[in-house]
Amino acid sequence: MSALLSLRDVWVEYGDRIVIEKLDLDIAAQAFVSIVGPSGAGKSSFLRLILGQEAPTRGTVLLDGIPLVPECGPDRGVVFQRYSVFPHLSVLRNTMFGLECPKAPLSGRLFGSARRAARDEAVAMLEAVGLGDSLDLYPAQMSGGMQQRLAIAQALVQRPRILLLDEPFGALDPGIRADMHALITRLWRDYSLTIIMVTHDIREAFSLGTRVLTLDKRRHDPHAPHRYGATVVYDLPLRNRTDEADCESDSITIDDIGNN
Ligand SMILES: Nc1ncnc2c1ncn2[C@@H]1O[C@H](COP(=O)(O)OP(=O)(O)OP(=O)(O)O)[C@@H](O)[C@H]1O
Repeated sequence: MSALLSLRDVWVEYGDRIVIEKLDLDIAAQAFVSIVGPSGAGKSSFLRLILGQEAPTRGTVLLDGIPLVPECGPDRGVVFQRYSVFPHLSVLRNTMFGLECPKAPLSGRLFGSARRAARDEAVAMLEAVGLGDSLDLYPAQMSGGMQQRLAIAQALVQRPRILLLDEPFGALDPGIRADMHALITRLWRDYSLTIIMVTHDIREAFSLGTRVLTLDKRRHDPHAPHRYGATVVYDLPLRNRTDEADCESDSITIDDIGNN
């Protein structure tokens, strides 16, 4: 299967601080890639590269074989751990905003049939994430789990091909997290998404991902901690969820890892 995303010899540097070095990676369409690694390894920087918020200082990021433009596009959506919804807008308006803004960049509002179509799309997406009964609520009236459902609806209503998740469930209680895991798995399948998720929770990484990548430094210089950057040090394809995703002949399961 050809890669949806390819990174070729990608480096991210801030002055003389090397954060990511020599990253070569292919990600297949409809993969669910979990990214783990120590704090400060460059996981969020990696997501910003894919999102187009940041350009690599060296190397190339390709989407469908074409160099990625250094700006956010509708083909990529993102959900952060917190603060990605607008507090002054209702659930429905938060979700419609993602549709209205690109079409009416000055006013942020559509009118007539275009507005009705945007409303219908937003309502359908809110029903898909389980917020069909909460259209008129404001974020302050909602639990953390509901706010993350809204953030997911906001990202998905623009029908991105790639959904980037940066610790999306990190602030949620365990029971709510389990509900969100079921939700994101269903949405991944229903919308044929390619998901790239950063998480500190190893169990979450393995239970959701079709592939787990560990970002870390291969080399350390104790006298110059920023001299070397992180790269992919482990790349584990998982067999347990690959029916719908990127099958790899040499894939392994969590059980395989436990036995090694
Ligand atoms: N704009 C910037 N200027 C300088 N350094 C930066 C900038 N953005 C990130 N960094 C540095 O890059 C390194 C990687 O940061 P990043 O947030 O990507 O790591 P992370 O793996 O996501 O960390 P965490 O798990 O703690 O969220 C950190 O040392 C950070 O201080």
